[in-house]
Amino acid sequence: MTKIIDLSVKEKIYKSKKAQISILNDFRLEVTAGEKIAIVGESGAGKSSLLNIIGLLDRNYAGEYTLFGSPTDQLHTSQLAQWRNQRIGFVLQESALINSLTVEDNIKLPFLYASRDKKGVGEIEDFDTVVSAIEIRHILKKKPLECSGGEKARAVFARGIIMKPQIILADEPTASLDVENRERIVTLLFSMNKEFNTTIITVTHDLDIANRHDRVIHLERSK
Ligand SMILES: Nc1ncnc2c1ncn2[C@@H]1O[C@H](COP(=O)(O)OP(=O)(O)OP(=O)(O)O)[C@@H](O)[C@H]1O
Repeated sequence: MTKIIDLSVKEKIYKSKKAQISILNDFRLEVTAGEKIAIVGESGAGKSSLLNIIGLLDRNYAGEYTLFGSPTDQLHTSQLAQWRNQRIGFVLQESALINSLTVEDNIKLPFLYASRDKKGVGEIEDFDTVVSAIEIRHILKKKPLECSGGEKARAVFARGIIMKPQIILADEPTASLDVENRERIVTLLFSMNKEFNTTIITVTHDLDIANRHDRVIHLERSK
């Protein structure tokens, strides 16, 4: 089985004028391709910080990280950008939609970023499949400010998976959704895992959803 993530964090420090906090002390994570992993833990334990590190959004920590077989400290900026757009799908709490664009254009943004190195083969089919699965066709022409919180969450989710990334990092992807839409999102995540062997890493406070993953990792707040 291919090891896709090999992360060893000594510590992640946040400094502010008044205080300094240290999280993820001696934290290790190894993930094989196609695993479904849930991350749970109390507020402030470092779940979102961990996703930022895994997704190469934060490289400012003490530790070592090999992703897709490459030590990440040796990646060039252009490769980092390409991986973040094409190989890693982000559904993060702060993933904002661009208010001046329609939902459709927001979801298609990753295609635009990728156009320099990937022609649009299969883009229309991918877009159509995702839109049908999440049932958001009726909001495609709306702007984000005209959507409900749940509709925006589904649009963010669609944008995160549209490139069929190898890893999906989802931070509370179902938090603002009703039961029906929650189930729709979880079903889609797991069907991508089954069909494309996508590795799924989900931060959630919902133990029912966590337990449907292959492995549940409990993060504890640093003492
Ligand atoms: N940019 C930042 N600057 C300073 N401190 C930060 C920053 N981001 C996070 N922290 C602190 O780091 C700790 C971990 O935060 P993080 O958001 O990773 O936790 P979490 O487990 O995801 O929490 P929650 O479940 O509430 O979303 C918290 O104490 C938080 O206040």
